[in-house]
Amino acid sequence: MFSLKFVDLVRIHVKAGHGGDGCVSFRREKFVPKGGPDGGNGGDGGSVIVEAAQNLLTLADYQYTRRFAAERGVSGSGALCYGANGKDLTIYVPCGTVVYDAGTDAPLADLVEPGDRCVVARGGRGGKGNAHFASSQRRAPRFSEKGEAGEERDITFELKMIADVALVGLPNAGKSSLLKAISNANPKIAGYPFTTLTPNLGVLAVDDQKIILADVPGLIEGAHENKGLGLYFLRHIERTRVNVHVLDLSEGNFDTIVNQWHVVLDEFRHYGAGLAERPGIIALNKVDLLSDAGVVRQLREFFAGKGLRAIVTSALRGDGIEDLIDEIVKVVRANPRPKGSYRLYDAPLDVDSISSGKPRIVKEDEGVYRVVHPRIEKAVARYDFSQEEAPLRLLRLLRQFKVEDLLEEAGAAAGDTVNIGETSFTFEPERAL
Ligand SMILES: Nc1nc2c(ncn2[C@@H]2O[C@H](COP(=O)(O)OP(=O)(O)OP(=O)(O)O)[C@@H](O)[C@H]2O)c(=O)[nH]1
Ligand SMILES: [Mg+2]
Repeated sequence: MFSLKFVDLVRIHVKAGHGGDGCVSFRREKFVPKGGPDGGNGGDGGSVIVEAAQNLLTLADYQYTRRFAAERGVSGSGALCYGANGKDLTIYVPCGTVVYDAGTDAPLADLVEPGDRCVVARGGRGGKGNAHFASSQRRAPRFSEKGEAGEERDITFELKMIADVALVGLPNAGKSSLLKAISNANPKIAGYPFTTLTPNLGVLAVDDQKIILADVPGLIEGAHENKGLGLYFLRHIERTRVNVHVLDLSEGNFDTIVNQWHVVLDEFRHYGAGLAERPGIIALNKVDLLSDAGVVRQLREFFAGKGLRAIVTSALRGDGIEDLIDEIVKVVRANPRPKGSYRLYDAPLDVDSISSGKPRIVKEDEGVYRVVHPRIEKAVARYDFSQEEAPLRLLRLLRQFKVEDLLEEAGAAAGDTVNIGETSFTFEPERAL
C-alpha cells in the first residue's frame, strides 16, 4: 500500500567539520637535550554531501531533523602524528531534488539520477603542525596553524517530483479517484473542487518496473499566474513523461468537455517547460453518468485527430481501468526519461560566498586601500601582532577571502597601504607562507 504525504520544500542547516589544529611539539629523547620540532598536522574536517537515492520519495524526513554536521578533523600531535580526517556526512534525498543556497537562492545542484551528488559544505583544512614551519632560519618554530572552520550554511531542498505520469485536469474531474483505481494510492476523494491540495503519489508496479504516478490539485484558468495555487502544482509536473488528461463526461456536451482539455493545455502553454508538448492520454471519466454514447464517439474521433488515444473510464464502477493502465505503460515505455537531464550547477563553494559575502575594497587615497568585511575586520582586531604567528594567520585569512586578488583588481600595487579596521598593513602580494 502506497500512500505518501508529499513534502516538497524543506530548509536545513549544514555544517562541515572543523579542521584539526596543528600541534606544537618538540622531540624529546634521552641524550638529545633539544630535539627539533615534531608537531604533526591536524586532519581535514569532513564535508557535507547531498546525494540522490532511488528509494526515497519525499523530503518528509527533513521536517524533523534539520541540522546536520560532519565530523571534525582530529588535531595533530607530537612525534609527527597527523590527525585523522573527519568523516564526510552524506544526506540522502529523493531523485528530483534541487538544492539551493537558502541565503542567496542560488541553485547548487539538480540531483536527478540515483547517485548524483554535490558537496554543500566543505570541511575545514587541518592546520599545519610546527614541524611544517621549520626552516634553516627558523629551527624551532613555537607556533602551529589552527584548523580552518568548516563551511556552514542553510540550504533548501525542493523536490520537483519525478513522477512518470501526472493525472491532470480541472477540479473535481476524478483525478484522485483514478489514481486510486490504478495505483493503490489512497488519496482523499470528495465531491467538491480542490479536495487535493498537495499532490498524491502512487506506484504502479508492472513486471519489475515501477511507474510513479501523481495526481495534482485541480487546474483552473489562470493557473500559470498562480490562480488556485497553480504555479505550486505546475512546477511539480515539469518533469513527468506523460500526462493523463482527466475529463469529466458528466458535463454531457461535446464542446464543454473539449473545453476542459483546452483550459489545461492553455495553462501548460503559458507555463512552458515543455508541458504542453508532452505525450498525453485522455481519460474520459465518469462514463457512468453519461447516457449519450454519441458524445463519447465524437470525442474519441476528435482526440484521435490530435493523435491522442481517449479511454473511457469510470473510476467509480471500474470501467476502462485496465485499458488505461495498459495505455499508460505503453506510453511510458515509449518515452524513456531523457538521459543527462541531471545538471550540477557551478556552485560557488568558496567560504566567502557562503556566509559573509565578498569583501569590498575601497580606494581611500592614492596608494591607500581599505578592506571592508565584518569577519576579516573582527579577526584583525583580535590578532596580537607581537606574536610570531599573527602575520601568517592574517595572510591565510586574506587568502581565504581572495583579498589579494581583489586588491590587485582594484589597482593596488606592492608597497601600497591596506587598512583593515583600525590596523594598517603594507600590501605585499604573493608573499610566500
Ligand atoms: N459517478 C462517478 N463519480 C466519480 C467518478 N470519478 C470520480 N467521481 C466523483 O467525483 C468527485 C471528485 O472526485 P475526485 O477524485 O476527488 O476528483 P479530483 O479531480 O481529484 O478533484 P480535486 O482534487 O478537487 O481537483 C467525487 O465525488 C468522486 O466520487 C466516476 O467515474 N463516476
Ligand atoms: Mg483530487
